[in-house]
Amino acid sequence: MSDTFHVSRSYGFERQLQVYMAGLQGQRPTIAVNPEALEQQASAAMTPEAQGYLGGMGSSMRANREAFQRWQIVPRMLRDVSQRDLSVEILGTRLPVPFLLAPIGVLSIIHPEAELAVARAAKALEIPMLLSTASSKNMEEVASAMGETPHWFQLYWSKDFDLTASLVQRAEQAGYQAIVVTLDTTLLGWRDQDIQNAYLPFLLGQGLGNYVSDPVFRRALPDPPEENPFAAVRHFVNIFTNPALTWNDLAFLRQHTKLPILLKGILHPDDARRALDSGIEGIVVSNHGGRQVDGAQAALDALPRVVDAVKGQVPVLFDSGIRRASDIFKALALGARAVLLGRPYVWGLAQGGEDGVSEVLQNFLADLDLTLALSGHTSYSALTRDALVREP
Ligand SMILES: Cc1cc2nc3c(=O)[nH]c(=O)nc-3n(C[C@H](O)[C@H](O)[C@H](O)COP(=O)(O)O)c2cc1C
Ligand SMILES: CCCCC(=O)C(=O)O
Repeated sequence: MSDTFHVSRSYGFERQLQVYMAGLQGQRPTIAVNPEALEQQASAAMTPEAQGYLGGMGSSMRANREAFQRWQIVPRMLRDVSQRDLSVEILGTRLPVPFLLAPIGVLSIIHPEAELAVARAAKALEIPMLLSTASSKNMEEVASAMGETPHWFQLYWSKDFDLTASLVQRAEQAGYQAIVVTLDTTLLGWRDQDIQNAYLPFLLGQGLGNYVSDPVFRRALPDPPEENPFAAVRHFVNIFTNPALTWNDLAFLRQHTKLPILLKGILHPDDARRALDSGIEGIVVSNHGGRQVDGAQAALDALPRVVDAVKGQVPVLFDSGIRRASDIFKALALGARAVLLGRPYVWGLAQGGEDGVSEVLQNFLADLDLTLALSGHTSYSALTRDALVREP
């Protein structure tokens, strides 16, 4: 697939040329290139409530970023980097780039086209997407917008097991290629900003796209959600998470889908070993972007121990704190097979819908290509820890 892939082997250079040539006509990128500037610009385009919801626990988010600063890339010279490959192999398929878009729910609070705008931008660039259960648009619409580009489904395991089964079966039927169960959000964390703003988007009916379109969910309601949205919201709040889950429940999921199952939100190596014992196909090391446990370990600090525990038996993915290409490089060099890109694409969505997401993603691709080449490597799948040094 990498031979025909849209991102050519000189993508970084082409993108630079495109931008500099437009500059000769007096045009400059309207969406900020630098991640801190991008976040600031996006915040100004959001309601204070949406801005608060996109935030997290200051300490855990800071820890995620600081962990990246402790690792540095040591570039290597004179190694013919003219042919470069951004693709990675995972679960028997090749992803054209070493990242997927992270599952981020309720995007209608950011932009009316929500996950559909994201999917269209992703598909045009052949960037895989991992759709949230709590998406505002329903999974069938998003799957058809993604077409042949890889798309996976993130599962919030409901208290209603029939609903859980229905969600995964719909995902399988709609063509999603993997199920990623999020383990770290069986309750919502104590989120200062949302509490202060007294704001939970679900109570306003946002982020229920996959629920109101589900036959099992609808059957449990006294009236159809179109007639009585309040009853739908109330039922959702009662059933959408399940703090009673244990490792034994994973067998239920296996009975209801043929798709590979990955577990998202693992930080402890013993949990990684437990996951292997339960026969799952992959792990996502993540602290949910510092949104769940204040003071949680930085996800990047957890990554090497989990990779060592897993010993290559299943792919380990990573998210939490990725802001630019060098962060992806570091996570892959530390043993992640691929990563999930989170908030940065939402900052693009806030400013320009599909075009805004596309701008951010094109900048990522260019930066990824140039970072690989200039560090003296030709393939993201071949990076190892000796591409890095750790700050003493
Ligand atoms: C607004 C928002 C909503 C999110 N919703 C979900 C979700 O529905 N399901 C899920 O598994 N993770 C969700 N996440 C977590 C992301 O998948 C990912 O783990 C996190 O954004 C990574 O951190 P980063 O954005 O700082 O890189 C959400 C994150 C944000 C910021
Ligand atoms: C049930 C939680 C939905 C969104 C989410 O995961 C988050 O806000 O972090």
